[in-house]
Amino acid sequence: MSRFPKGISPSAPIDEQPTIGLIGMGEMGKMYAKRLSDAGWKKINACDLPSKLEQVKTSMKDYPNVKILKDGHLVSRSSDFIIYSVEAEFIKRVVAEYGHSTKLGAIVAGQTSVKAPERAAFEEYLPDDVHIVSCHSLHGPGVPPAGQPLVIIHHRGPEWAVQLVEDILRPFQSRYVYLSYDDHDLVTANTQAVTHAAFLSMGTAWLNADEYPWESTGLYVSGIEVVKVNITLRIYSNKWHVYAGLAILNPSAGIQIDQYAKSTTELFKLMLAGDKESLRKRVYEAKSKVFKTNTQHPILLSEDVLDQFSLGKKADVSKALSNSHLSLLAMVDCWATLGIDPLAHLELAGTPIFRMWIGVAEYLFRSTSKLDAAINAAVSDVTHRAHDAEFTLAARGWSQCVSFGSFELYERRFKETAEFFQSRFKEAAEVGAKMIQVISQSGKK
Ligand SMILES: NC(=O)C1=CN([C@@H]2O[C@H](COP(=O)(O)OP(=O)(O)OC[C@H]3O[C@@H](n4cnc5c(N)ncnc54)[C@H](OP(=O)(O)O)[C@@H]3O)[C@@H](O)[C@H]2O)C=CC1
Ligand SMILES: O=C(O)C(=O)Cc1ccc(O)cc1
Repeated sequence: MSRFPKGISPSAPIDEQPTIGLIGMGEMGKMYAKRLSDAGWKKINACDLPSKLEQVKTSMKDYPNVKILKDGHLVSRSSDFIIYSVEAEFIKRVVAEYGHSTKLGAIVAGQTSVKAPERAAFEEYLPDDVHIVSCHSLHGPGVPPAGQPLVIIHHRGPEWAVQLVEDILRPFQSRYVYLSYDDHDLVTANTQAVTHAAFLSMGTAWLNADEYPWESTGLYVSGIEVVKVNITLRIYSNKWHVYAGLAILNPSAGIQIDQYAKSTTELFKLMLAGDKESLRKRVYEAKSKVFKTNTQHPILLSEDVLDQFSLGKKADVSKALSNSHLSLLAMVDCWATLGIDPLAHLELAGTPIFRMWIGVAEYLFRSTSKLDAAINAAVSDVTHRAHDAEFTLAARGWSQCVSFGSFELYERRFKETAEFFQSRFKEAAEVGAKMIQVISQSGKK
């Protein structure tokens, strides 16, 4: 039996409220602390590493409902619902350290983006008398959670524990998605792995070309290109370990990132050979598998939506460079080769970035004239060839890096590219936030 009534809300008297514990006060931990506190939950205990005690206290000084404690033992022993928001790479070590201090009968969750290591850590180190109901907000810390998917994983314990977690997180107004630990990793690999590989590769390609192509041409840059630029910058302005964790520690992700590199290389070879017929056949076969009919799903993005995010003057549209859109052709080819139906996951567990990217892919693939223009550009227009070569090399490089399983190598590659874009992050964050807002609404009934 729960000590807390079903449907409890922040308006309950303070001594009847559950105590919420947050271990890890980085981007996500802080976001949760601030939003739960703003919602009116009065008893929130939080910690980061003991060495950061004063720093975290200072950063949370305007949130009196949030008590910053020295370490995870103090948070665990005093909280009814505890969320670990630490690096996936470290979850085992952190739960091994604090898990045995968990209050008897408490509920434990993790925010990690890949759940296999979290599940193993919880099963190994949490006492049998605590419940496991995990969660995962499927969006970055800067995105308002209302309407976004929030995965709830009922792994161990009674039904009331799930109810209490739902009640505590209800002020976020997120959309609950109920998955098992295993299904979570499958679904998030399908939505995030290749998406991130595409943008990481674009960034690396631009770094190696030593160019910000959307600035250097001075020509009209279409909405598709602006989406590419802004999401790339958005990803590189986030923490590297978020992407490393979900790519390296989720086995399904590795398979997909590998196929993405293969698809890119194979399509690029057809481009080099000028083999338009084979390229067209392959692209259209992929289209027929991934975007099966015209009516099955609504078009997510329209010309009007994308035009809001174009750079340069619309009157100059004829001066826009044609583009093979190799990153998009390869993504759809990759999904088709692996038999993944990304649209099936979109409404269930699509992150804002995935929604934008698949929206752009759909925008290109559902229009025969646009798709044919991309195929023509791929074989006949060499303007973009150098970029496509860099992109192909970058996709292979990221796939190799993930297959080596080295966090150190991933961090170096990521940070080197992030550094190149540092001066553009602020502007991209502003445009990106607007894009997410507009595109989140687009195509929803
Ligand atoms: N950022 C995002 O877009 C999203 C992230 N996630 C997931 O949420 C988790 C947290 O990510 P995010 O907040 O972005 O990352 P951050 O790096 O910003 O935060 C993680 C925090 O945990 C701290 N930490 C590490 N070890 C301990 C410990 N023993 N005790 C207390 N604190 C500790 C880290 O300290 P230090 O830096 O010193 O190691 C850091 O401050 C990750 O698993 C990530 O995959 C989920 C959804 C979205
Ligand atoms: O939307 C995306 O794919 C992001 O890049 C933000 C993100 C990163 C990690 C998560 O676990 C959830 C969302």
